[in-house]
Amino acid sequence: MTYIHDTMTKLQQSSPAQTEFYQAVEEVLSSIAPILEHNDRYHHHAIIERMVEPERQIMFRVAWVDDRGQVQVNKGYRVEFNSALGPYKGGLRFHPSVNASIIKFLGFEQVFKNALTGLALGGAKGGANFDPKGKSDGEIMRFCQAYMNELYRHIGPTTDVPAGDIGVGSREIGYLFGQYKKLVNRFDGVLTGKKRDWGGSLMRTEATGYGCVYLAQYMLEDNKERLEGKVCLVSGAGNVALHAIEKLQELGAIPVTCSDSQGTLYHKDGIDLSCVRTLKAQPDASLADYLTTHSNARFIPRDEYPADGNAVWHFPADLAFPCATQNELSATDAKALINNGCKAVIEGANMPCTKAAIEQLLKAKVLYAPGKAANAGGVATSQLEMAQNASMQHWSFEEVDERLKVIMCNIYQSAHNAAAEFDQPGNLMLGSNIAGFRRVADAMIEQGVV
Ligand SMILES: NC(=O)C1=CN([C@@H]2O[C@H](COP(=O)(O)OP(=O)(O)OC[C@H]3O[C@@H](n4cnc5c(N)ncnc54)[C@H](O)[C@@H]3O)[C@@H](O)[C@H]2O)C=CC1
Ligand SMILES: O=C(O)CCC(=O)C(=O)O
Repeated sequence: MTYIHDTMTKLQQSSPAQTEFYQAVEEVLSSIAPILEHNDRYHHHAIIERMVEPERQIMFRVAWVDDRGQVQVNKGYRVEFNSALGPYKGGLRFHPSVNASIIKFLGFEQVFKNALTGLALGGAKGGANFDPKGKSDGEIMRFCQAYMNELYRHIGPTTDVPAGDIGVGSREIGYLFGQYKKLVNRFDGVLTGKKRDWGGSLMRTEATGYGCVYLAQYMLEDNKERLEGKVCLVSGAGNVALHAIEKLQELGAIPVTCSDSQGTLYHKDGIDLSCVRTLKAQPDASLADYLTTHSNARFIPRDEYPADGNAVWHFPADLAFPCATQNELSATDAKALINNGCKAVIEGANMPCTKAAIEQLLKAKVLYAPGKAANAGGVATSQLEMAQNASMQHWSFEEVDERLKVIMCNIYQSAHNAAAEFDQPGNLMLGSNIAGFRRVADAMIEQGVV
């Protein structure tokens, strides 16, 4: 274990104050300890030292003009982490909290997630500390164009293929794509999450939330449980959360919560998804407005959350789906879930559980599916979009959905089998990290010191 300590110490010196990044690295290093012990060639080839250092990090100024004519400046990022398995691939996040640590943790996670899909994808992540909230459509467009004015020179259909993440949906992908096309004068499959008529794949929008529920289904079946009738807590009210709720309802489960940065909505009878969608589509509406049409629901504002906790995890339920953001489920929340009889936590978001929360869940034998496995349906469907772009084809919704189910099943099996191989049956965190790591590490060795 000294190599974990040594690696973390070196990382803290070379990349100071990147707490989320350290958290992601430490989790992977702890999980892969069993293979490092028996495999000297990973040490010989300095695989860990190379893996924790991105191949390339791009940081740039994004200057744009707001509706009042005022020039605004944001910080843009693209971290191209690892290309051992294929072109860099991963989303862009536009959120005021974005910084180098967050983009690096997301990029690092993406490397192993993409490897776990079994597809030919490297790992990257990008974004900006831009807050889309309250911005007009014109401001969003000008920001996206300014961001692409720098990014375009680093990306390409076989080099680096960005997509969406928090704050970046199909509208933003449209503005980014339009500017890319203008700058390079080519219609390339350079971004995924595009609209269907100009190169998008059916199902990409739904894929992360649906994929997460498919993985939950495989995990429950493997443990002699069923999704049908299960009461589910879901956090978030964005792309991943709402599509997870949609699929859960379709498969007979009962999602009873959703949340956003203002607070948590709890409806014991089951969330009325079309009402939530209508509210989220109105810039001035709040999830609290749900109560005007559903008087037996409850809204817990953020300032009434438990200390060190998130109200969304404090209701009785069988399953929990954190689908909002990193570190949104603490040890306090994990204890509440355990005390309320929760049987499984399936991560739709990236790194939503803190390290202490995961320890609590594993100790209490709660089934735990890490984001690397559970939310990989999004990036996997992005690869299906790339395949359609490259072959100039359009597949039907059903065809993409069938492929997604197969990919999610394979991801579950790879993580499950690796966990069993290393005598930790059912530990999908360990299994996902080991299965992802092995593919990347072996490819790096085969490709020499680069
Ligand atoms: N969109 C995709 O295909 C994929 C997304 N993810 C992850 O899923 C999570 C959600 O992403 P999307 O749904 O795409 O984004 P989104 O922008 O559509 O929605 C984000 C949701 O999280 C909530 N949120 C953000 N910060 C919050 C905070 N501090 N407290 C409470 N709620 C907060 C927002 O209110 C919103 O409801 C992120 O962790 C993202 O990295 C992972 C894989 C793929
Ligand atoms: O679709 C993609 O390329 C990226 C999805 C993503 O950002 C993620 O998996 O976290």
